[in-house]
Amino acid sequence: MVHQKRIQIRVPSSSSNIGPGFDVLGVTLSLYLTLTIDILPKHHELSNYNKDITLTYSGEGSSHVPSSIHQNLITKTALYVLASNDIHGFPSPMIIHVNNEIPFGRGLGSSGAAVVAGVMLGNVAGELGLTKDRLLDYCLMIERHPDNVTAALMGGFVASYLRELDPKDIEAPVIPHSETLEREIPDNNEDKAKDGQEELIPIVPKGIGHYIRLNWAKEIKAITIVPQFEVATATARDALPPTYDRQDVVFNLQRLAVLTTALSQSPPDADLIFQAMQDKIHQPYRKHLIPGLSEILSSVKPTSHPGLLGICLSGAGPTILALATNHFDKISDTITKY
Ligand SMILES: Nc1ncnc2c1ncn2[C@@H]1O[C@H](COP(=O)(O)OP(=O)(O)O)[C@@H](O)[C@H]1O
Ligand SMILES: N[C@@H](CCOP(=O)(O)O)C(=O)O
Repeated sequence: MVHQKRIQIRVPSSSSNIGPGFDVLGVTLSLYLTLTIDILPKHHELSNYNKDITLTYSGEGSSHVPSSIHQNLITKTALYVLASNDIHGFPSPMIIHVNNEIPFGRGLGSSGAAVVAGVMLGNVAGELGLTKDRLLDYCLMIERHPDNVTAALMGGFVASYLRELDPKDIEAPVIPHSETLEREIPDNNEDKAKDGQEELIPIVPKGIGHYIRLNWAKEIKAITIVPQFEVATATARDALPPTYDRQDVVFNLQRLAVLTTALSQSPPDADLIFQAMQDKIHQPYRKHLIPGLSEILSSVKPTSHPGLLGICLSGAGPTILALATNHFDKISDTITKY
């Protein structure tokens, strides 16, 4: 009898920022990235597979996602976690099947979910036994804004920050930053190490990420209106200014503090939430990337759309997130028409 170990990893999509909470707030949504991993016994006859590591895809992105384990964001993240723990490759033979429901480049945390799935894959493949907090450290070495990875890893509605790091810990070229996707993790790091010319993998600092789970009132549902075009998060981050006026920062801080509690209260107060979801830190600078965004944000309101609580860009866009208690179809129909 052939023994094999099958492991499943399921990671949710997320909507980050939620108005004023740029790089702070994230909430999980019900689209999932699922990995099914079969670690086969060494003697198993690989008649159907021509490589020791097989990576297959179905769902979103399957036609164009990189199939090389050194280029694919999930597997190169896992290889980074393994290499950081002195394990230079996956146990083989191994089959990794990815089923992805999260559309790419829409502001629904596809890359955050891929990073979380990759870190979890590295953890199980290397039998590392890392705690969730330690998994978060690895995620944050790769995706430096904590909002979507923390929500995807911890689940629910989450506020997070990361502690300031020494540049030497975060600038090593071997770290597979999710927003510079072209880099590969060298697979021969061990040989290079013997020759004394390796890219050294810095020890991942402990306790990078800090988070708190927030309450979310049961009446509040999330509607996402997902355009058919992509906006890469890297492009949307490049559109942001390097510095801000104090009044804009204060505008967001005031609303963020109110919003985290306003979203926990039953029944939700539409007027309070709508005002508290206004933002001056990221949406104004991303409007040119998302046709119709300005009009949607200025004209779809609780007064014109009963049931609506608030509206904002989901993550870096272009998806629009509307929070509402009822009349979901009417609200989404209006936004779709812009
Ligand atoms: N399931 C996945 N498998 C491999 N790569 C992925 C996956 N999901 C996302 N990515 C990578 O992340 C990119 C999208 O990341 P990003 O621009 O941050 O958008 P998003 O808002 O969807 O996170 C994709 O183009 C792809 O390169
Ligand atoms: N805070 C980040 C969130 C990016 O989320 P994504 O879902 O678009 O990857 C940002 O706004 O840049």
